[in-house]
Amino acid sequence: MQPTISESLNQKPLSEARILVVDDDAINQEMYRSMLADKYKVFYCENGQEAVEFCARHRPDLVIMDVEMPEMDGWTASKKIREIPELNEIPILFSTAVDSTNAELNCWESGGSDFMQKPLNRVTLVNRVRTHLTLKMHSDLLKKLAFLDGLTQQYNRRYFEECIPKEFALAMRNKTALSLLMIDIDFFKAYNDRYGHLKGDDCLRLVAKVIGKCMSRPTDIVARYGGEEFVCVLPQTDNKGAADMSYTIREAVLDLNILHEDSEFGQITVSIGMASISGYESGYFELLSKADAQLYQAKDSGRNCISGLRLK
Ligand SMILES: Nc1nc2c(ncn2[C@@H]2O[C@H](COP(=O)(O)OP(=O)(O)OP(=O)(O)O)[C@@H](O)[C@H]2O)c(=O)[nH]1
Repeated sequence: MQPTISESLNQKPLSEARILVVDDDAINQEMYRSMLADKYKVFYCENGQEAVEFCARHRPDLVIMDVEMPEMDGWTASKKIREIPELNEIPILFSTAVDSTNAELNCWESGGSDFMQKPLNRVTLVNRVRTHLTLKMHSDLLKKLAFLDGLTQQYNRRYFEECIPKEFALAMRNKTALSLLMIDIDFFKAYNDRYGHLKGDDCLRLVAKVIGKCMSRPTDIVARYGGEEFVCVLPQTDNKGAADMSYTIREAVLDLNILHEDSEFGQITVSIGMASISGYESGYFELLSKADAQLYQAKDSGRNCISGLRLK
């Protein structure tokens, strides 16, 4: 059977959607659990500050937000989430017992996507959640289609260029780690020359797919940067984490066992250059050029290897 568009783009099914419930009341949390946990992956935070941090780190598909909470209320949290461009498209569904026109207005003005009055009606909650998640999944899919590389079905360079400045700004603002991997297939010209461009295209597809499979976090991104070169954006990943990812990718490509008789390794391999934010970069382009320089280093060191691990 032919895979659907969603399947071929590795779009996750609705049951894999991740919902963040922000509510300090244990009874309310239990109520959400009973209504939603059998259908989706549900996570909980008890105040606005925790919610902003959770969103920056895990990018849920929907936030259900209470208003009155200790430390930071839901309106403030919603505004903070909306200030971060990467989190702009997460729907925020307010759910509050505060019953006034002003309170309702605040929910909309702070960036809420929808509003529900407590006590909640089970049927309404379940249907509203499903509607918002379906819309979110569709918009993710459309975005993926617009930013997709036709050959490999991974993101294209335009997508990378859209996302890297935002990820860099987010990492600088939150003082979190960020790493880039530049991955290049070794002796690929010789592969095309010996086996032909169609086989070359097949090889690119297989390598792209296996790199995509190695990306374990929802925030990780792989894009085709050009010809036989890929770039991975790894938010909240330090240099050591980037090295782990690089070794996993290198091994996974070796495990493909694609015969390449004109390579000294006898099979398709990749070289990887890594760069991680050190705090001194003035812009994402510095990180990119460091990763690129490390890729050259890996090529110079004999290929089928990784360069860019910092010693401390
Ligand atoms: N089949 C196929 N080949 C491509 C595609 N895009 C780029 N290439 C080829 O990839 C090859 C890249 O060659 P080079 O840049 O010399 O790199 P290389 O042969 O891998 O050498 P090293 O990177 O130094 O190991 C060129 O022959 C391109 O034509 C594509 O979409 N399909």
